[in-house]
Amino acid sequence: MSIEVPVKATGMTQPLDSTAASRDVQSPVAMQVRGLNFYYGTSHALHDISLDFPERSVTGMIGPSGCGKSTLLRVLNRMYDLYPGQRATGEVIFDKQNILNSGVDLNVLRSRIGMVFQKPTPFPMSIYDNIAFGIRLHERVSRSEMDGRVEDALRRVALWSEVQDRLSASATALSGGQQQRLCIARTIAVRPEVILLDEPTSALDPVSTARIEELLDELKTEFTIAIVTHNMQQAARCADQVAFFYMGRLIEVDSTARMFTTPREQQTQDYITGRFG
Ligand SMILES: Nc1ncnc2c1ncn2[C@@H]1O[C@H](COP(=O)(O)OP(=O)(O)OP(=O)(O)O)[C@@H](O)[C@H]1O
Repeated sequence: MSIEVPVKATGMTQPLDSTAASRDVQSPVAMQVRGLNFYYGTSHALHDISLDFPERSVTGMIGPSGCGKSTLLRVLNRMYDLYPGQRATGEVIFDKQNILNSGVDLNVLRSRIGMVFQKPTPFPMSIYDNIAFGIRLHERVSRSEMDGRVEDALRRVALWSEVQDRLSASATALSGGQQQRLCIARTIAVRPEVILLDEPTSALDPVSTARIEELLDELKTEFTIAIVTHNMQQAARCADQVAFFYMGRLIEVDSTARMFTTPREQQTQDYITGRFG
């Protein structure tokens, strides 16, 4: 069976060996989810999820609406803690610690595991302060060092040349694509190890989407990235491994090339060939 989704060039040139051993991901793991269950009050939204996020690579999370992709992402930096009645059991191991344990410093955790949301959410302040704000929360830096950090973050997201002459202008005046790149710059400015992206391009035009996708390819040389996407082509273009979820369960995870050419599960095949979802 072959599925018409253009996978990353690197994937397609690999021989597709379908033995179980060959499916093992070789890179070191930045984050390990083990036996994770999640509840919205009494509603059981995630069932016994176990998933590794290899270091410095992109994990794409796909599946039909309501399957639990965003819920899992929000567990990975304890975002759900902001809402009463939501709870997780199991383990999310990051830097040898289960981050679900009480006693974890959530401000530090969220600086190490940053998050970018579906809609660009710049703070209602200047472009400069959008970047500086997070840095100031965690570090004391001199003005000149801050200037350097702001410039560096904006350069990393290819925004510097577009905004260097108007750093004190309001961030809300930027275009949607620029705002999303600013939000990514804000996230990386505090030097996280992991970046979580929840459908980061769904509100953007194709040109802005392409720029963000190019950016992910560069960012993964330094950061571990998890991206939720509805767009199969995007998963195929950006991800190194893809995890398919259905009704709160992880059905299958594998390298992007194999997920889109030789998935093991019928449900995965049905989803990626557009039979449902
Ligand atoms: N705040 C909430 N309270 C109760 N149930 C919720 C809440 N948020 C999500 N759910 C439920 O949890 C399940 C998983 O939702 P989630 O948003 O994680 O799915 P998703 O795969 O990200 O969907 P989509 O692709 O539409 O964003 C769904 O059944 C949803 O209705």
